Amino acid sequence: MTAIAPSILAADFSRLGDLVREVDRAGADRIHIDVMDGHFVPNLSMGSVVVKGLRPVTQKSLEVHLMVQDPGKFLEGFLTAGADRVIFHLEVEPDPRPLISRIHQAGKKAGLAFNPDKPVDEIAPFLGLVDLALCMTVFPGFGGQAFISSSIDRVRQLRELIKTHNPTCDLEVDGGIDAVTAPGVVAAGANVLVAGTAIFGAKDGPTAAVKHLADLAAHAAKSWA
Ligand SMILES: O=C(CO)[C@H](O)[C@H](O)COP(=O)(O)O
Repeated sequence: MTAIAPSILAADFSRLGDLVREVDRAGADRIHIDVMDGHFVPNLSMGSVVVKGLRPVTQKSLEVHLMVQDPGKFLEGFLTAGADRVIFHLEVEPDPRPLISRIHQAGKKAGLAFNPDKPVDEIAPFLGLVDLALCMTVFPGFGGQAFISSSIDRVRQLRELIKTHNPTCDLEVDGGIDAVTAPGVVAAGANVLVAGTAIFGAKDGPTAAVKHLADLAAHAAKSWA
């Protein structure tokens, strides 16, 4: 089954709790929380207070995507606030093993992300250690960007690596995922879809958008399962 992970970066923050309850009820598997530091990416977003505020709002897992230069510095704060899964970038931690251990020692799940210009096979040595590999399908920093079409081949390549090194590892994609791009990435092997604009900016509202993405993904998954 493909998991849908609404990215709250695109949500109306004046109604954040209600919107998270809505996507939870609509069937979202997890809530994706984008943390930006203005260094690793040219933008600022939110910190652990948002995780703390959302923790009582949903039982679904809270997934923190650290787009920051020094993830180790902020890790404890997010874990204490209630994060269930913490994802950080291979670009800033070329040896990610110590951070992965710290996350696992806290009883939480660890994810490793990489940008569209990083050779996919560089993640291979660490796939056996993580619960999730995040293939960025835009350069991180801003929501609402166009999906980079060459990502399809990268997802396919990552799926092959995951089959070899750790078949239970999630393959997540993030950036420009919508009703048009979702079927292609799922057919290529993605099983977790992060979507911000396509869900919180949807004309028909987040509930319809979550259900539509889930239906499209379920259909596309049949082509590779
Ligand atoms: O990581 C991100 C930006 O760096 C966002 O999660 C991602 O871009 C999702 O937003 P959208 O679905 O609007 O593209």
